Amino acid sequence: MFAFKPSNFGVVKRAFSSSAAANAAKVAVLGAAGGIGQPLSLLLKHNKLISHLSLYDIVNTPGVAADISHINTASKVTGYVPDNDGLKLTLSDSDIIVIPAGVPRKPGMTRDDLFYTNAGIVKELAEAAAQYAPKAIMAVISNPVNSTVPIVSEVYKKHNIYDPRRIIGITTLDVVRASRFVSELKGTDPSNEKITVVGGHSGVTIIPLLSQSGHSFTDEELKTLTHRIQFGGDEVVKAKAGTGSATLSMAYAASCFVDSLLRALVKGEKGIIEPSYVKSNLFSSDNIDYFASNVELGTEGVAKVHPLGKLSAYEKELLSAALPELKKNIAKGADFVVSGK
Ligand SMILES: NC(=O)C1=CN([C@@H]2O[C@H](COP(=O)(O)OP(=O)(O)OC[C@H]3O[C@@H](n4cnc5c(N)ncnc54)[C@H](O)[C@@H]3O)[C@@H](O)[C@H]2O)C=CC1
Ligand SMILES: O=C([O-])CC(=O)C(=O)O
Repeated sequence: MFAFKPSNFGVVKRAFSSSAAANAAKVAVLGAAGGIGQPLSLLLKHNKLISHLSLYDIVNTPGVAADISHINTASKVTGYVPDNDGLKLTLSDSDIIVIPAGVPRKPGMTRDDLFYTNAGIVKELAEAAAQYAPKAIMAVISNPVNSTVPIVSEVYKKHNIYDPRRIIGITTLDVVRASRFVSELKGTDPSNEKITVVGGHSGVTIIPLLSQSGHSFTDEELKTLTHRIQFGGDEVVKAKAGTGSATLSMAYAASCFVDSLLRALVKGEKGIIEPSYVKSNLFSSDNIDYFASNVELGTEGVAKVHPLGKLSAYEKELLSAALPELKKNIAKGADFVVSGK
């Protein structure tokens, strides 16, 4: 996932849930007219493993779709708003659904401050996905990811279509940032840096495993790098000064993630690993049901959740700080659907 390489080579056939050609997939983007949605859709138009790019937003989608559809790659592009069964048409026959719908942060806010606005949006979109594309793999970008992934899971449980392999929170931006920041410090090529980032996607729940990077760092470097990776999002929110949060780097990260998912799904490639936030048994003894770690992708979404490997004493401390916060975030998301709180 470290370098964006649009796939353009021979593909194997597989049975698809979609009516799309068997060697390419229908990908739906919900929130496609937004700051992330537009550049993400642009990057996905370049992906030859996509046969149909299906765009949805509450506003402006027909214009975004018309614009992107002029790009000379083979995929079909459609764009809908809520009128005239827009969401149903967007979702039907989708193989992958990506959700960047929702409000972004302003300076001074945490991702959890977005909860009550974005929880409702994600729940509504998950209800529609459960109805119109129950077999699609759902990839969630909307924050707070630590809570929105449990929201999708609880909605799917209510609809009796829950399959934990098919619900994934995209944490790729943390990995992209980690590899870039390490490469800046070490003077290396960031596309060769493989930094695993585990935990969740907010502040102290973001745990970079720098001890597994193959580099050595001073204590000072470790602290500074870890803090920058944990709070990289805040750096962008501050620089954008009230106009939003990371959009372009997130679109890049999500397009890398979707490309990996497509290679596993469409081409049946084995051994593709993306750190992502999924249902996980790694900390079930602490009553924590979701955790980001290295995840092997397969034809059904999550093929295997990898363990964390050996942690340094510093990383164990980071983990202790992350777990209680993560537990709170997960319960908040699940409760929102289960008890309507
Ligand atoms: N997972 C991650 O690493 C990251 C997540 N994010 C999150 O992504 C989300 C989107 O960020 P931006 O694109 O910057 O925001 P934005 O405000 O520019 O775009 C959001 C889009 O969602 C649309 N929308 C709102 N309600 C909708 C609904 N019910 N159905 C469909 N579309 C709807 C809006 O019309 C808008 O076009 C935010 O929650 C942000 O915090 C941002 C960066 C990184
Ligand atoms: O910081 C934010 O609110 C957006 C985000 O998740 C990120 O950039 O990692």
